[in-house]
This record gives sequence, structure tokens and C-alpha cells, in this order.
Amino acid sequence: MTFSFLLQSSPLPVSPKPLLSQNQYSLSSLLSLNTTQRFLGLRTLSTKSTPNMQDPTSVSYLSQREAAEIDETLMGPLGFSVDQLMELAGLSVATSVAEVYKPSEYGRVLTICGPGNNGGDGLVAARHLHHFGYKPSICYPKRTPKSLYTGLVTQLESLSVPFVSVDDLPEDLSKDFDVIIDAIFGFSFHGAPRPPFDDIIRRLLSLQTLQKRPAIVSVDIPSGWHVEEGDHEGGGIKPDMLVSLTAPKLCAKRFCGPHHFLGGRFVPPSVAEKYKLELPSYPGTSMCVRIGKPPKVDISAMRVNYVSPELLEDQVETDPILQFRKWFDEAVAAGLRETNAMALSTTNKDRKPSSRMVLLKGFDENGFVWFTNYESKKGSDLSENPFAALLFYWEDMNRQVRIEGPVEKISEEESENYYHSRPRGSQIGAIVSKQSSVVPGRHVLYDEYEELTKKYSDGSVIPKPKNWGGFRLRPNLFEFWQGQPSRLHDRLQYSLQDVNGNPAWIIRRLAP
Ligand SMILES: NC(=O)C1=CN([C@@H]2O[C@H](COP(=O)(O)OP(=O)(O)OC[C@H]3O[C@@H](n4cnc5c(N)ncnc54)[C@H](OP(=O)(O)O)[C@@H]3O)[C@@H](O)[C@H]2O)[C@@H](O)CC1
Ligand SMILES: Cc1cc2nc3c(=O)[nH]c(=O)nc-3n(C[C@H](O)[C@H](O)[C@H](O)COP(=O)(O)O)c2cc1C
Ligand SMILES: Cc1ncc(COP(=O)(O)O)c(C=O)c1O
Ligand SMILES: [K+]
Repeated sequence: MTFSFLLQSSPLPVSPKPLLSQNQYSLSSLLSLNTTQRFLGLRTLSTKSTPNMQDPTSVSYLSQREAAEIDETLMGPLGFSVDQLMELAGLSVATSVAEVYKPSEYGRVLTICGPGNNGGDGLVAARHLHHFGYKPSICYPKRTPKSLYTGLVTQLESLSVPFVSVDDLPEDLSKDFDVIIDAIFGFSFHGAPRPPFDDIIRRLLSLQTLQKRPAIVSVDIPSGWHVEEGDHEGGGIKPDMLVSLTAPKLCAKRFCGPHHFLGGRFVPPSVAEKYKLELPSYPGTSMCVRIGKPPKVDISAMRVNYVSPELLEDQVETDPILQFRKWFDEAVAAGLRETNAMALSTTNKDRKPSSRMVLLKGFDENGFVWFTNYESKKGSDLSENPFAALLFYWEDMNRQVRIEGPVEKISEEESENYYHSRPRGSQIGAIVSKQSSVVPGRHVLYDEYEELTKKYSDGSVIPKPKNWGGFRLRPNLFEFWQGQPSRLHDRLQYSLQDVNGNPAWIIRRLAP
């Protein structure tokens, strides 16, 4: 089964999801699942899970001369070719755009390309955006007859990306485009814009008075701005996004739009040292990094309109465990992070509820298993009221699964087996953590951790604490939720009922 999920979302940053192909859930295969999850955790922690926001005051800015010098150094002694740098610069622009403006909402992208390398970056960005699912158009009035540029044009033509002449550009650019990429002038701009770019920049300026207008993304320099002094007279374009390449130029200090990104992940340490460049580190494998504060958002206006395939009664499995397995498989195949993370809700004897995330470590017809400290808050709740609710939310698939039922401890043997399959550090962590109790400070945990690490450095077996082990929830209720437009979601509930003296799963559709 293939999926085409459309998220119509507000323009918030999204994270590229790493792919994995882990597909085992029996208790016997817990070790491999665990390893994959740890690997993912590490990878994604260093990529996008923690937004990499930079303090703009800690970033260095380049003068026009320095920018040109770095360019010459890269393409001279450092052995880069202009094609290479342009490819990486254009890719950075495309990935920055994709971080903020989703193709489902901002598909129609006009790239306006100037005569120099800034224009070349625009051509490359348009090609990548095409492959990312956008519908780019290009306006490239002063073509450079060099093979690098004619090659880029040929590549775009082979993708049927339309080229629009200045005369054919609508006077009002707001109707036909959702994003306009300003790749007109870069750091070699000087003086006042000459035709036809003066008129194009005027059209970009006239957009500013409109309420609904395309987002303007400037490559390296907002075109028309002085490379060092920026929009010092205040009459220039006000881009929504600036993608600085290599390092921000001095004019970027005057950029006050919501999205400032850095791209051009190719600066070698020698260049960074020579020009005393203080630059943010790129997260994970990303080609861009946000500089500056995240944009202010209106929380009340944050919403996603879900668009997904229908979930119909005659398509689902009659056994909810099989249906869960199907959705779990699909979530894993889609590369979702921590597919096995679930919210666990418990109540205490006073009927007060409490929720937290735990990791699912196995499921089958006997139930759903997770591991924890039996003396934790959740452990104490479950001893007072052995019923719980589990909740999975697979955001990228517009899916939610609710599972409810009675809970019991799993056997000591099962807990022992799982405990010893965990990384030794986590085994020691479980001994150190008197989970849910008050700790006077971090050092208390770390001191004991260090001590035990030394004690078990010979590789000997780390004994499982008596109070650590698994719980199993035996489901009597499932609900599979698939988000749909206008909040008319599909909800199929499975409840375990007695039918002629036999337990049977009854499927009912619930109102959204
Ligand atoms: N590591 C790096 O550094 C990397 C740099 N990269 C990219 O290169 C960009 C710099 O490129 P660049 O040097 O080709 O200059 P750029 O600004 O695109 O245009 C110059 C053209 O504009 C023209 N022009 C000038 N003023 C004008 C005016 N008033 N009105 C009209 N035209 C005017 C000028 O003509 P001229 O005045 O010389 O006759 C010339 O044709 C940089 O910003 C970044 O985007 C990345 O690709 C890779 C890594
Ligand atoms: C994604 C995620 C997975 C977690 N998995 C577990 C887990 O499997 N077992 C566990 O004891 N705590 C896990 N935790 C920590 C719990 O959420 C919680 O902080 C801890 O168990 C204490 O909860 P309690 O005081 O309500 O008992 C996880 C946290 C997150 C965010
Ligand atoms: C406190 C605690 N215990 C247990 C787990 C489950 O970890 P593992 O996959 O190593 O069993 C987690 C996971 O986040 C956790 O935070
Ligand atoms: K530009």
C-alpha cells in the first residue's frame, strides 16, 4: 500500500525524518528494536529535534570585500569549482524554503534570476524545489552565455519548468505565486539597479502593501539593498526569508523578517579561522540552519487540515491487533521517529489521572508491553487501579490509536531478559534512578552512576533491580483515528464484547 498524505499546515518548520526499516516487535527481538531506536534517538537529537536557534549577535558578518575574497579563495587555492559551490548554495536555498513553506500551501514558486552567480543559485534552487514537489517558474531576463548557466537552463527545461519573460510577468505578482525567490543580486551588487531589474524590484516592493501576498525569499542579499549598509534609506524590499550563503553579509544585520537561514555548508576551517567566522553548526545532515530567533506565532491560528486516505469499515482488519500491526508497520516504513512512543495514562485510588510517555517494547494477542520502575508514580497508580489507556500519535500520517484495558506485571523472567538486553548504561541508570522521587541535584545521580560504572567495568552481569520490570495491558478497547478535512475524521472503535458466550471484537464508527 502506498500513501500520499497531504498536510496543509501553517508555515512552521518541519523536520526531515530519517528512514529506518525496523519491523520486529516480539519480545525476543527487543534488542534489535532497541538498538535501532537508540541509533535514531542519537541521530535525531543532533539534527532537528532541538531547533538550532542562534543568537544573531554571536554570528559574524562579512564585508563586500571579504565576501569576494572568500569566493576567490574557495575557487582558487581551496580547489572548489563555481559549479560545485553554486550547487550547494542553491540546495541550501531550496532546503531553507522547504523548512518553512510547505509545497501543499506554497507550491507556486517564482524564481527571479539576475545575471551573476546569485542568479545561478536561483536556477539551482528552482531545480531542487521542482524535485521537492513545488511548481517553480523562472524569470531570467539577462542570461549569461557561459556553459554553467546554459546547462542549468537546459536542466530546468528538461523538467518542463516554465521560463517567463519580464513582459509576460503579471504586474501584480500576488495572484500567481505563493513564494518569490529573489536571486537577482548577490554580494557584487553596486550602485542602483538597472533595467529590467529596477522594474522587477519595484513590483516586489508594491507587494508589501497587500494583505495576502507571496512570501519573498532573498538569496544572500535582498536585491537592491546595499551589500554592507542594507536598506539604509528604508525604501527597499522587505523579504520574509533571507538565506545568507557562506556567512551573512553586513547588510543582514538590518534584516528583520521572520526567517533568517544560513546555507553553504562548505566552509573549511582555514577560511573560518582566517576571517574569524563565528557560524552556527549545521544540524545533522542539513544544508541549512536557522539564525536568530524563531518567528512569533499566533497560537490560536495554529491548525492543520488533515487530508488522508479514507478509513473504511470494510478495509480494516477484523482483529484490532492485526490492524495495529498494519498501521505500526506503515508508520515504521514511513520513517517516523519513535513509532513505539506512546502516552500512558493511569489513575490513582483518588481517581486522579496522570499521563506520561513510555516506549512500547512488544505486542501480540496477549497485550502491549512496556518497562518501568514499579515504585514510580505510574507503578503506584497501577497498583491502586490496574487499568490504563495507551495513546499513539503518528503525526505525519494523521493517525492516532487509543488502546484501553486492564494492566498486569509481566513475569520476572521476561523482565530479566529484557533488562539484560538494554545498553549497560541504561541498566545502571535504572539502578540509580529511584524513579519519581525527589533528587537534590543532578550530581547525585551522576556520582552513583560513575561509581556503578566503575564497579561493573569488568563486564560482569549488572543485576536487575527488583523494582524494575514490565507491564502488560490486555486491550478491551481500540480506536483507530484517521484525520480528514474539515474535522470530519474517521474513527473506528473496536470493543471486546460477549457474543453468545464468546468474546468478539465489535467495530463501530464514532462521530469525529
Ligand atoms: N562562497 C561564495 O561566496 C559563494 C557565492 N555564491 C553566490 O554568488 C553571489 C555573488 O555572485 P557574483 O559575484 O556573480 O555577483 P552577483 O551579485 O550575483 O551579480 C553580479 C552581476 O550583477 C550585475 N550588477 C551589479 N550591480 C548591478 C546593478 N546596480 N544593476 C544591474 N546589474 C548589476 C553585475 O554586472 P556588472 O555591474 O558587473 O556589469 C553582474 O552581472 C553571492 O551573493 C552568492 O549568491 C554561491 O553561488 C556560491 C558560494
Ligand atoms: C519518548 C519517551 C519515552 C519514554 N519511555 C519510558 C519508558 O519506556 N519507561 C519509563 O519508565 N519511562 C519512560 N519515559 C519517561 C517517562 O515519560 C516518565 O518521565 C517517567 O517514567 C516517570 O513517570 P512517572 O513519574 O509518572 O512514573 C519516556 C519518556 C519519553 C519522552
Ligand atoms: C526512564 C526510562 N526508562 C526506560 C526507558 C525505555 O528505554 P529502553 O528503550 O532503553 O528500554 C526510557 C526511554 O526513554 C526512559 O526514559
Ligand atoms: K538576492
